[in-house]
Amino acid sequence: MAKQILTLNQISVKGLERLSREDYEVASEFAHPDAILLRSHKLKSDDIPDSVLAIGRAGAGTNNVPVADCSKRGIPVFNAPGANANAVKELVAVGLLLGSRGIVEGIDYVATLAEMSDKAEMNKVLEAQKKQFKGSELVGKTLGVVGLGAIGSMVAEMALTLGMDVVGYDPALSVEAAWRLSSQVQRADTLSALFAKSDYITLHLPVFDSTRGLVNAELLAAVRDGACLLNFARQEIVDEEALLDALENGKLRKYIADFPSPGFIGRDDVILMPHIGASTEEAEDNCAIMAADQLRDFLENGNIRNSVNFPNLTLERVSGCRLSVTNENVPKILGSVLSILADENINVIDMLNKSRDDIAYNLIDIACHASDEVLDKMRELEGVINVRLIGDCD
Ligand SMILES: NC(=O)c1ccc[n+]([C@@H]2O[C@H](COP(=O)([O-])OP(=O)(O)OC[C@H]3O[C@@H](n4cnc5c(N)ncnc54)[C@H](O)[C@@H]3O)[C@@H](O)[C@H]2O)c1
Ligand SMILES: O=C(O)[C@H](O)COP(=O)(O)O
Repeated sequence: MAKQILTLNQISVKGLERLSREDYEVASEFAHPDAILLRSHKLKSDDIPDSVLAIGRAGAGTNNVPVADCSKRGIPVFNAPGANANAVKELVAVGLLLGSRGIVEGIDYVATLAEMSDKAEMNKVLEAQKKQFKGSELVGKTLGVVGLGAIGSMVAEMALTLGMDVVGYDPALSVEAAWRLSSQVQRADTLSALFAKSDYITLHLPVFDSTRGLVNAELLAAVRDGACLLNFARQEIVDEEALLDALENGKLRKYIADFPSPGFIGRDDVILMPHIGASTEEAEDNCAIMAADQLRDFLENGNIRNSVNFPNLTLERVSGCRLSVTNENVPKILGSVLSILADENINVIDMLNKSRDDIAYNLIDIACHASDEVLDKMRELEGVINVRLIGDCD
């Protein structure tokens, strides 16, 4: 029977094409879908039917998905790390230029001359007024990058090529990300040191409980006078009241962000975009392809790549018969699962077990079919969250 994928946002056709029509039905309404594919749709736990085996986020941030509840329910949540990083990097380059030159103000001013019909007169007025829109160059200025993952590392590289000095802060930098980083990026030991050193500060970290409101009054007090803050990460990372104060008292010269919110629209010192960081054809395709491929590999093989709550685990198929078992990360459960198989004379050909936080996940390739009764015995074990028979064993 075809598997059903519920889409809660418009997903690029290139991604959906990875889910073959013979094996998958894709639609925006299903009562009992096998998986959910979404972008920024705010998903509530109660809206995830019990039939859902996995959730694919065609993008980077998963703060719109109730990840902790999904973990409890044994549902892996996948994202598409790096797939939209270049799109965001390019928009940050625009943001830096908008922050350094009178581009928006100049364009707005020119629009006020729409009624003028005399070209010579227009030139005269423009030449007289252009001094209002003078900016400064980025070369030689310091950019502080907060979060040096997929996007932050690309932004750092881009800023170096523009002739900026780059200072970075990332207390959880992965080894892989560190390898990607140019040795010219200076390391800030604290966030306030980065804020104090930078003419421009750009945020590229996820929103977690620990990062919500991270840019607060204390940090903004440390900012270099006249600095410009760019936020292409998430609105929740910045304390809005403290930000308004910093703009009002002139500590911050400009706030450029991808997340409009009431109270900021219409201010001369704020430039807002409608969350378009990842809105390029290329990024939408890349994200959808990555998310769809990962969902498919999970549904068809139980493999896990780029999950934000499950361990990454891929096992080459050596038999048609595969079991996936998700359990609480406590001792003895795997032993009990294997005992059930042994009692039934079911030989294990290959297996892999990994854990992450409170979750343990196992793929077990077996030599012959395991009946519903055998699977139910496993499901009844204390600490087992779910058991799935994957593939045709007969
Ligand atoms: N505007 C958009 O359309 C758009 C597009 C893509 C991503 N984003 C946002 O950008 C975020 C980053 O995306 P990414 O692809 O670079 O993710 P990533 O996971 O590759 O990188 C995030 C980095 O932030 C670091 N980090 C975590 N906590 C930190 C802290 N307290 N201080 C400093 N660094 C910290 C991590 O160690 C990691 O290196 C996403 O989570 C998402 O919210 C926005
Ligand atoms: O986290 C992300 O990937 C971005 O915020 C993009 O969101 P979107 O897919 O809704 O454009």
